[in-house]
Amino acid sequence: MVIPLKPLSRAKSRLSDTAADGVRPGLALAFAQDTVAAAVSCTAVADVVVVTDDELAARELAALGARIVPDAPGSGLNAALAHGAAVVREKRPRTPVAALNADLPALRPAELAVVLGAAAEFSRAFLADAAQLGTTLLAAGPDGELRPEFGVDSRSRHRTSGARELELAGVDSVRQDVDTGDDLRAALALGVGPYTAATSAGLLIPGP
Ligand SMILES: Nc1nc2c(ncn2[C@@H]2O[C@H](COP(=O)(O)OP(=O)(O)OP(=O)(O)O)[C@@H](O)[C@H]2O)c(=O)[nH]1
Ligand SMILES: C=C(OP(=O)(O)O)C(=O)O
Repeated sequence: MVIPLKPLSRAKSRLSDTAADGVRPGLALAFAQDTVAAAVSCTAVADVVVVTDDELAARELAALGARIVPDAPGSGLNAALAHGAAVVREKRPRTPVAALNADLPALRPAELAVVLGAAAEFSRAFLADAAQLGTTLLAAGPDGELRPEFGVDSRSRHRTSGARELELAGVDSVRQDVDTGDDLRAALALGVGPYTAATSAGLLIPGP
């Protein structure tokens, strides 16, 4: 499992309606901690690699069992994911590999296992996010390459690139990434992990 994380100081700019500048880095870290803790606990995941140059995040996520890989020389999310996948396959050349967003604070290990089990039927497969526009998980089988195309409207790009979209019900915790205040409210309603619960306590989340 490859999880990308950019420097916390630059993270979660779309949460500015909910969390002040001084709060967002801690929230982004908490989301990542809950995401990594759930991925490490998932029986279908052998190895969690976090690609990041952020020293605090590296320390905290390594303490949860993740292996830390410095960011790729090239810039951007997809370069980071491809780099992380290459590092994973240096040790296990034909292992299935998956990319997972670092902002899934409600992630359940059992639901992640269901998604990975479904993805194993295809050489390359992905799960759309709750908004049905983006992607939260992209997986490649033993003979497949990730070829990540994360970013705006990535659901359609991953589909166009030939990856199979996983049509799964009952895996909301793997779909609910947190970019905005509405996303955070939805994740809290699902039930978030302890790091996000502690860090988001007392936040006034705008909206209904
Ligand atoms: N390692 C690494 N991770 C990245 C990079 N760019 C984005 N990410 C991560 O990829 C995921 C999606 O990134 P973004 O949506 O661009 O950033 P974000 O912090 O989630 O939110 P915004 O600032 O609101 O866009 C997050 O987990 C980011 O931390 C990068 O260049 N390197
Ligand atoms: C990068 C993605 O997620 P987000 O920007 O919403 O975090 C994506 O959906 O491809």
